Amino acid sequence: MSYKHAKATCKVLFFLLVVISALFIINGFKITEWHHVNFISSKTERSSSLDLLEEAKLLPRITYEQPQALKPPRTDVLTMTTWFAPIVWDGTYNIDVLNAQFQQRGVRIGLATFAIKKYVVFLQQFIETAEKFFMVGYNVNYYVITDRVEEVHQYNFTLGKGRHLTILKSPTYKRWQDICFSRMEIIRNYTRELFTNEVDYLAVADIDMKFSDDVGVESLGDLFGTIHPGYYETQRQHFTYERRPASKAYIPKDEGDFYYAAGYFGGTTEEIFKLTNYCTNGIMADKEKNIEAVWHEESHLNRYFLYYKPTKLLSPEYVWNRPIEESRLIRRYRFICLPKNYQEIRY
Ligand SMILES: CC(=O)N[C@H]1[C@@H](OP(=O)(O)OP(=O)(O)OC[C@H]2O[C@@H](n3ccc(=O)[nH]c3=O)[C@H](O)[C@@H]2O)O[C@H](CO)[C@H](O)[C@@H]1O
Ligand SMILES: [Mn+2]
Repeated sequence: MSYKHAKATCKVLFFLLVVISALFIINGFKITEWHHVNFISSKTERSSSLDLLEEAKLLPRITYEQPQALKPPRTDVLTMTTWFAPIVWDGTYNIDVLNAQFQQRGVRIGLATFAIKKYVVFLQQFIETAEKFFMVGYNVNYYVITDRVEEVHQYNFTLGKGRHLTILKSPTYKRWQDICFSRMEIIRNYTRELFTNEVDYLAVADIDMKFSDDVGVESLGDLFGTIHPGYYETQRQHFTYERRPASKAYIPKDEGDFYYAAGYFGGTTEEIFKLTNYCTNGIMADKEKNIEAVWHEESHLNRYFLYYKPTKLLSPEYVWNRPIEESRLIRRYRFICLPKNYQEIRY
């Protein structure tokens, strides 16, 4: 082989080597990349199909009307506050969708009420109607706080599956006003000692009421309050807030969103602790100065909700105390105040 020949062959061989190496590098990367992708996709495919199977067992398929971005379901009432808390009215939510969400979480719900002195007479109807309408299908703990423990033990309640009733002792009080005020402190203490361990959400309700339509998980939220049935059309300066600056419940005339009813409010146990602790401190500070807020613990509750806004509001469907024919906006009467003879029952 001539020198010239050998040089040419070397050049060709070198060229081939470069091409083969280049191909190898490119391909090599491709192969590793492909392996990589394939590995991930087969793993996620496997786990996601397992998840889907698991989910399918838990979640029955539900079909429902598609929400329309340009068609609000209700235009006759306010359904959202300026701080983006929904206001619950009939027709604004789909209970099947909500139930599917809440049932997955296995929530436990507490309902606390006070039956002090003569108010024990309301207990039977309160529990019986709650069994029909309050959080049906969920784990519910009723907490009856009473000074008449023995008497309440005599009652015989038939409770549904997953529903329990606990009787808790309270002191007795001379004045009915002191009963209203002390509800905040008692709820605070039991929240810390008991409710936090037993339930996720706690609702606090008046007992001189009856449930007459569904109160379900649509009403639950981190912190919820009810718009008082007497004031949903009222200008803020006419709300019956506490107006004396010396009181811890004071709200000036140019402030306030809504007037909230103390007859039904609630939230997570953490939020309820904060709320009741704030109100208790306000009530105690007022007591030192010999001041009683005009609507007792309700005034302090309103002050709290002004500065620590609720994350969900309930329409007056959730506390109704007026003649039923009075409002065309109210389509459902879920929790109704019973008529009572104040003179007779409070003493
Ligand atoms: C529907 C609603 O928002 N009601 C509020 C309203 O009046 P109400 O006239 O509805 O107050 P009320 O007499 O029902 O008292 C509030 C609750 O305290 C308990 N209790 C009261 C007295 C008594 O002797 N024994 C007893 O157990 C009982 O659970 C009762 O439901 O204003 C009260 C304060 O003035 C409370 O803020 C109530 O929550
Ligand atoms: Mn009441």
